[in-house]
Amino acid sequence: MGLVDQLVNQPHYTLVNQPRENDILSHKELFDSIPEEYLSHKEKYENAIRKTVLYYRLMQKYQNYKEGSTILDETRANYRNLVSFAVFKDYPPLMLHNGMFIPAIAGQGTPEQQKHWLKRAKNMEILGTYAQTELGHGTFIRGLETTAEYDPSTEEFVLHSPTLTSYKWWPGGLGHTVNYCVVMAQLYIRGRHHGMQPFLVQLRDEATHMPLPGVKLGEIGAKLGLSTVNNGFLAFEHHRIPRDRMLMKNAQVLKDGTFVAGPSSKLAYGTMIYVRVIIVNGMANLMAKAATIAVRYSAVRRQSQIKPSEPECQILDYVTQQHKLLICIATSLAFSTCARWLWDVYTGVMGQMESGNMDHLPELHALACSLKVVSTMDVSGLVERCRLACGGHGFMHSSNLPYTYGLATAACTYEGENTVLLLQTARSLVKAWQKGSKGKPLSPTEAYLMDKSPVPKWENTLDGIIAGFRRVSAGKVQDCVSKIDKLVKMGTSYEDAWNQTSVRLVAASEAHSRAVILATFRSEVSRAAAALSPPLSRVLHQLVHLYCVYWALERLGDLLLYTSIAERDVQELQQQYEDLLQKIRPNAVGLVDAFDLRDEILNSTLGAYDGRVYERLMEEALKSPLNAEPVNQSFHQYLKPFMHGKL
Ligand SMILES: CCCCC/C=C\C/C=C\C/C=C\C=C\C(=O)SCCNC(=O)CCNC(=O)[C@H](O)C(C)(C)COP(=O)(O)OP(=O)(O)OC[C@H]1O[C@@H](n2cnc3c(N)ncnc32)[C@H](O)[C@@H]1OP(=O)(O)O
Ligand SMILES: Cc1cc2nc3c(=O)[nH]c(=O)nc-3n(C[C@H](O)[C@H](O)[C@H](O)COP(=O)(O)OP(=O)(O)OC[C@H]3O[C@@H](n4cnc5c(N)ncnc54)[C@H](O)[C@@H]3O)c2cc1C
Repeated sequence: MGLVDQLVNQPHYTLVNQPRENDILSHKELFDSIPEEYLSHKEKYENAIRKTVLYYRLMQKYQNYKEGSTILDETRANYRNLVSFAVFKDYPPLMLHNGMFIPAIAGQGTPEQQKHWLKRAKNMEILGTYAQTELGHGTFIRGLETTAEYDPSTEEFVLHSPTLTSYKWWPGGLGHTVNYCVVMAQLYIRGRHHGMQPFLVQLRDEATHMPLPGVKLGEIGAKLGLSTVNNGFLAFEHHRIPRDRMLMKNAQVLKDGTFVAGPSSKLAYGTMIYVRVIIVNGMANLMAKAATIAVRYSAVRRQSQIKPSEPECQILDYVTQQHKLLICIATSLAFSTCARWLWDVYTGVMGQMESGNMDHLPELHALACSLKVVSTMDVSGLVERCRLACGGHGFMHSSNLPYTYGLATAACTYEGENTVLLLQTARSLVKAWQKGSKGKPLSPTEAYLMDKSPVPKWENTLDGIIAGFRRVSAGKVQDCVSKIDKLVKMGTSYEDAWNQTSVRLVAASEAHSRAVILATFRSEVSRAAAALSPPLSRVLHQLVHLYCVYWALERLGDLLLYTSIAERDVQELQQQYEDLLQKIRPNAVGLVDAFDLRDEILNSTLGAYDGRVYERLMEEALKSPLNAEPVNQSFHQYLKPFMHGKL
């Protein structure tokens, strides 16, 4: 199936754009009569719960959960991600229920535990979240303080939060919504530490929703975005749970307290890999949404003249506007392409691990880290660029660009803070370099590091640019290894040498990620294009070309350092880029229309399909409660006395 065909026909579209009679989005009760911006913090949450219940009831009615279809497949279809944008401008309070609670049970539970708990969770009989981060620790998982002490006399675990910093802090839905959660805690048996393990813990009474004895719960307060996710805190006071609540797919604790280690202690971190993989596709959706809004608005908005003798032009005719926005279209396609590729890598490695083969887990971890970072970093920046490209109207909540920015930028932090994850990938690259230098084979995505051939003459082609990015990455990795080796030879500890080289390591890791993304985007489009019509194939290749040239120009410094690119090559690249902007401009609106995001999903005064921007902006303005009366009471209460010198 061709790439754009995939875009238009992927499963979520069949759900979202299904015939009217069972079209979730045709249920207008899902939408707000009063824009949620005018609700209080508490009302926003309560309204979100109202819509959540409606939304899930419709999802259960319309979506065909094939018995045995895993949540991974359903989530991959992405419809929840897109349709939820229609109902919630921010994520719903149950984002973590589907996004991590269910995947954690699926990935960490025994078959019996999955059979019991997945059924209840997918039927929404219980609602859960994933509680790992604490007030004092998010990145450094080994430093988490919540303990789970096994008591063989009662065959129970005693969960305890020994300090304020050990309070679980951030989990979505934890404040007032969920009644269960997967808690990551340090396991102790007879005083011996057995690492971080996952525990399925009931937090609230299923009938009264009251917190159970020994469980302290609340929400963490107002945030930059995700205002309806109900992120909360959780503390345990020597809270006891049965032995069978430890999710024991990987490691087990027997009745007598014997600890049976799993094949790798890192398997407990598996849910994070899964979510990082999912996030890449989520970013592609956010980028498609913002690009659709900004490109359509740029086709409607007329401002100033290119020639004094002509009428005001569409702002999309300004080449600077094309420079701002056309890369956004290409970026969405690049990340949706890479997301599918990464998902196939993920499912392949998971399959191998089921049969005990762990060999490819480190490469998957490195890929998941680097693609999660680059997709969230790029999309956050480009969504903000879309907002700025819409001028004042982009600053309105009704444009839905500020909310979209909030959703994107949050992902730079959650599921592994971006710097930290790039350092994880750097760790893998340095190890690969050291391995390759001893003549050992490297993983497919890192094999290029050992290309010791002389730097070839630069070519302003896709092959040339992709090869150039690989040279940059390999050169940066080599420089890092040399610097670390030099510092160690001078008596610096490896850890200090690593830290002193970490700025370069992060850059090397990003360069590697870009090399992987360019190569994957290019090869996946070439493969898909064969099944597409020539015009469609041509425009997709133009987008791949634009994407590669854009990033070559963005990373000129690195290319000048590590390749043979010369001044005249750069001049030619710049011209290629401007020619591509001109070629793609006529298809810009058609390309964002091909994302096929309905008005309800865009939720935007600027991006609606009919282009009635000004009428929609005015309609939304009049919904402000302040416009209900010509004179607000504060005039009589404060302004009038003040202006008459009486206050
Ligand atoms: C727009 C998006 C829409 C889609 C959204 C979809 C769903 C929504 C769901 C979630 C989003 C909302 C909420 C967010 C939830 C969360 O944030 S959950 C909490 C997430 N927290 C983290 O990610 C913590 C980050 N920190 C870490 O992962 C580790 O602490 C770190 C890897 C940074 C360091 O760990 P440390 O123990 O210090 O390990 P080392 O650096 O020493 O490495 C040890 C070895 O282990 C390997 N390894 C590390 N992590 C993993 C892993 N996850 N899987 C496999 N292997 C791993 C590492 O490579 C080392 O191996 P070697 O020793 O080199 O061989
Ligand atoms: C919107 C949102 C939703 C979230 N939802 C959940 C959830 O549902 N469940 C959950 O468990 N968690 C959740 N989190 C928490 C999230 O996982 C953590 O915020 C994240 O892992 C970062 O940890 P931290 O906040 O402690 O930041 P820190 O780790 O304290 O990072 C602060 C700074 O220190 C730097 N730093 C830290 N360690 C290193 C290092 N080794 N090397 C170099 N620099 C370093 C970082 O780069 C960063 O600049 C959520 C967070 C957000 C923002």
